[in-house]
Amino acid sequence: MASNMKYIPEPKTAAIVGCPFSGGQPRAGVDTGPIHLVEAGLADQLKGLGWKVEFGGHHQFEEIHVDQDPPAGIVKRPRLVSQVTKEVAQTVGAHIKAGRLPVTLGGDHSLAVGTVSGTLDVFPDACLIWIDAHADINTIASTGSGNLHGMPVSFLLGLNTPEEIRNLKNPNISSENGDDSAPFEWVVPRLSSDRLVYIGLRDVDDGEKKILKDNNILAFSMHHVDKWGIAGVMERALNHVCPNRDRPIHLSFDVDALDPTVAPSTGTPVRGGLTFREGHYICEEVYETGCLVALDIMEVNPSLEDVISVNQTVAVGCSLTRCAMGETLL
Ligand SMILES: NC(=[NH2+])NCCC[C@H](N)C(=O)O
Ligand SMILES: [Mn+2]
Ligand SMILES: [Mn+2]
Repeated sequence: MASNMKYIPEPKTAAIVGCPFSGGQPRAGVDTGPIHLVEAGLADQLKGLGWKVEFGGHHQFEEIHVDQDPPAGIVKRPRLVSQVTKEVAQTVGAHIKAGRLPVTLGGDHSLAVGTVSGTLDVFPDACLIWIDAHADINTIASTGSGNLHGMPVSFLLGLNTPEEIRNLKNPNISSENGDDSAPFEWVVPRLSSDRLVYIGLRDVDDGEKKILKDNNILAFSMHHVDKWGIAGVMERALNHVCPNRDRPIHLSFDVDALDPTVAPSTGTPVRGGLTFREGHYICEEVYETGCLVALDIMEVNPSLEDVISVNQTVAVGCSLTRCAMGETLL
């Protein structure tokens, strides 16, 4: 076993990157997701699987007052989300370089601009497996909500023009230290569309459907999970992005991919999602490749629904993480 765990650090070492951040969407509470996941004992659970776990407390992101961060057209909080994700990219990249597997706990899914950028800084050939009810690939031009948690993939792929990005900067607001850059100008769009695969989609905007088609991006909706089963979907997904099982894998898991009966406490639930076992199977299969280099668990919102639902959602966030990091049933 150990020998085919190509990218798993030896000794197995992980770093929990707690990101209490909600600026990529409108609902309060998702910023407390990481706090609940850690309080549920995630670090000890991973230690129980033989991992050394580093956790130095949750990220403290510097606030930008809303007055200093007005919408750019329809796009909301561009400065804040850019600044936070830039910081996260540096943190995630540094952990990977130091031989640790970063487990980033969200927070909303805009954070993935940072986590995936951090991974690609170190492993430019990495592939991205995105588990979600949503494609989160809206561009500056296509977004209907202006919420950046629905847009991270467009920045990673470079689907926004330099001019569109430039226009995210508010000319009336001078950035600190003479920094003239526009929000997200720091992102190097290193992801290529053939190294990205989606699983679990069922709420994709019309503009996003066109983007997926135009860029030839492989996506498995819940229809495909029904048709081929989760094992058939995972095999096809891995064969596409990691055909020889030798490319680094970044797994970004939005808990709203799961059915709302399985993970109720999340900001944009959509019925008809993955079952408990389907979600965990995905994580187990990724671990088995030995190629996992970074993991995101996103969109746990402990302020939504009742206590039982919150505990259930937090517990699922922990068990998905464990399965992605080697827990098996036998
Ligand atoms: N990470 C998420 N939960 N994203 C939901 C995105 C919903 C919608 N497509 C939007 O762009 O606003
Ligand atoms: Mn989602
Ligand atoms: Mn998402």
